[in-house]
Amino acid sequence: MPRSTSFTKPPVVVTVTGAAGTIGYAALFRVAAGAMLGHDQPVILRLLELPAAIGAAEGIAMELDDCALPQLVDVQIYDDPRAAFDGVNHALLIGAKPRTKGMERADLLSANASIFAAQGAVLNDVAADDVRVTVVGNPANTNAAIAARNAPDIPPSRFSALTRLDHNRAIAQLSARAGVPVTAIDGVTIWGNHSATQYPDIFHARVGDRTGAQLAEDRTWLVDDFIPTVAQRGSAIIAARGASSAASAANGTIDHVQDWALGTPGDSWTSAAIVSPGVYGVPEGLVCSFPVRSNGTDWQIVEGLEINDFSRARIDASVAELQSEIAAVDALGDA
Ligand SMILES: NC(=O)c1ccc[n+]([C@@H]2O[C@H](COP(=O)([O-])OP(=O)(O)OC[C@H]3O[C@@H](n4cnc5c(N)ncnc54)[C@H](O)[C@@H]3O)[C@@H](O)[C@H]2O)c1
Ligand SMILES: O=C(O)C[C@H](O)C(=O)O
Repeated sequence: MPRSTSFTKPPVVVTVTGAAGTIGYAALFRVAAGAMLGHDQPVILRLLELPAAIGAAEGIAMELDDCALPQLVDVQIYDDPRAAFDGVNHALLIGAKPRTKGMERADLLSANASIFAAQGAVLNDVAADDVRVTVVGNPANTNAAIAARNAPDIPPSRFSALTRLDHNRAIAQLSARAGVPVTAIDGVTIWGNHSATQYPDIFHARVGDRTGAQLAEDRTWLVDDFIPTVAQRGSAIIAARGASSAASAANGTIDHVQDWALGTPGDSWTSAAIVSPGVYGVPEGLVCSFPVRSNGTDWQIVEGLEINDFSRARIDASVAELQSEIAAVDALGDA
């Protein structure tokens, strides 16, 4: 139900697809409470779901009401993407099938590609001029590429896919390894695909009073422990909880949009999958994870990082996988 409160800033429209799913449920309350766009930013939440999940979405809307959140202007529920995306400023594309044990994320391509093709086309028609799209549904990079290519009137730079969860996982692992707080770590990069081929690069990192390059001198730890732990964390979570990550994925989504919309602090950078302009040897048009900063409007790739042979081989392998996913989409024909 719309609130009668008067608000100091114009509200921002945030549409969450798959709103009644596990990530949606973990994200909505924090978005509504101001964790994503700021505690002074009024928000209209649009919940897009499949018809079968509209009842669940209505229950979530009741719970959102019951939080009496000061900046939540309204909660609106849709099963029609055209209505849900009309005038949207931030589209969080979460709704898609998750993988289960034994699957790779790319196995979801045929199930999920058509969702992102259709939603990209609708966003193209009805979204706000300043729309920013964050794709979470897997395989996230390629789904973002599909959405972008079905939205020819929206600049490709407005599409991104979530690798912030991987970035946060890398920081947590480094913190445990080096015995320093997460706040003492920066300069980490996730390169490539949100998949087992992703490359968490610590060669430019600061880890407390050490450098990532110093930690990387222990190649056994780097190759056999750190990189596979980060890259295969999603599988480890599925094996442990019987379902894919949800609260940490919601948290990564909120961190990603917060940095995009409010800017990355100081000189620090984060990781996001964005449409490649053809830098760092990544072919133009692929949605690839890079080191990025935001000025509050656009992502900018951190330029000039030296890429050593160890990193080059791993980035190239992940880029090759992204190319094969796009080839698979082309073969599907409907995306
Ligand atoms: N990029 C990442 O870091 C990351 C992390 C975790 C999960 N994921 C992915 O996010 C996706 C969602 O995961 P989940 O655990 O919330 O799944 P879930 O099955 O719990 O929820 C998905 C929801 O999406 C809805 N949905 C499906 N198709 C839709 C459509 N066309 N329009 C609107 N809603 C639709 C379903 O009804 C369901 O409620 C999965 O693809 C999962 O693999 C990505
Ligand atoms: O691994 C998955 O399938 C879910 C998600 O992408 C994750 O990284 O946890």
